[in-house]
Amino acid sequence: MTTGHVQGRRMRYPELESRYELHETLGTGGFAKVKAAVHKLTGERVAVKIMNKKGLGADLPRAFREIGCLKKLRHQHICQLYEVIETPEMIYLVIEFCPGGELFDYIVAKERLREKEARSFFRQILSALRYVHDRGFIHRDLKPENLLLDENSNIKLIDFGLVAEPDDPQDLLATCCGSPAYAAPELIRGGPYIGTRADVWSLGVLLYALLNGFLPFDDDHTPYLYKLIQKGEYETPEWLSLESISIIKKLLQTNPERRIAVDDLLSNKWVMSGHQSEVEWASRIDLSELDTECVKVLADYNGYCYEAMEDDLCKWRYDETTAAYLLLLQQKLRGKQPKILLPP
Ligand SMILES: O=C(Nc1ccc2c(c1)CCNCC2)c1ccc(Br)cc1
Repeated sequence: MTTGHVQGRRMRYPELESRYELHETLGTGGFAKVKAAVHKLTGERVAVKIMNKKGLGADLPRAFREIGCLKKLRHQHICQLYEVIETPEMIYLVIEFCPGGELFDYIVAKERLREKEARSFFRQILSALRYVHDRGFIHRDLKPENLLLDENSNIKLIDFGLVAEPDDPQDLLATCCGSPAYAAPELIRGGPYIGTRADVWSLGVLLYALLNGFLPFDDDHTPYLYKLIQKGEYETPEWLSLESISIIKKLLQTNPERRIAVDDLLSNKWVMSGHQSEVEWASRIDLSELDTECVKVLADYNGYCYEAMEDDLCKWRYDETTAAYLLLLQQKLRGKQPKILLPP
């Protein structure tokens, strides 16, 4: 158990603050608080999701589900997990920082997006979702609050706390969860539903929100909101193009059997408009090959021989060594010389 003080103040989260400098709170969710932080060893910015096990209560399995899922996902449009720190009382997830903030705030600031920009975001979200489904997961909580923007305004998907890991995504039978306004009618009805198709409905609500700046189905009285979703009727403002109306119709299809499938979305006419190729969903991040320069910097700092450092990193423990490696790699991918700031 490490105790100590930072700038004369007792550390609230000693196991975290020994290696990360905590900064502003970025968000507080139901059972977690997310703070901006700086990795002391590399100076790289991160986000830390701070969870108190007692506070999680019955939601504790959600936290472990999210960790298990994040460890299996490595994709250019999914927020990268760097490290998991667990103590008897707390769980800390150290995750990729997204300087652009939430897509939700971006839409609000712009009122609504032009078709071209909405399409660019939609293609990136589709890429992330198709990858998540390919890895055998269902997200189940797609909404602008769970889509962040990196320093190049690229999409990063977060919050896998509601993820489902069915054997076969096509036959997922699960209970309903997630945010009502984005929930598919079959999910609200309860009973069996196919997770991938419910995610497609949420994509439709998302695209509608991107193009209009408001939700297709919205009411403060949840039972009435559910009625609206079951009916599946929504406004089509005059600024929507015929092609936009057409794809929204395919996505917000109340009958999941008739709803467009993810694989048909990849080459859909609206999605392809102005683009030469289909949406590429394969991961562009190959972590199986370690970056020799970053391994060397880390080996030298730790006083390990190269091979011993490589062996340790290949275990992908998502401990402080994994975090140091991934953040050195991030420095390099951002065009900086990977280096460690602290004395060995
Ligand atoms: O970077 C994150 N969030 C974030 C939210 C808002 C803003 C930022 C980051 C950038 C800092 N200025 C305020 C805007 C972030 C990253 C991972 C996770 Br999980 C949760 C949140």
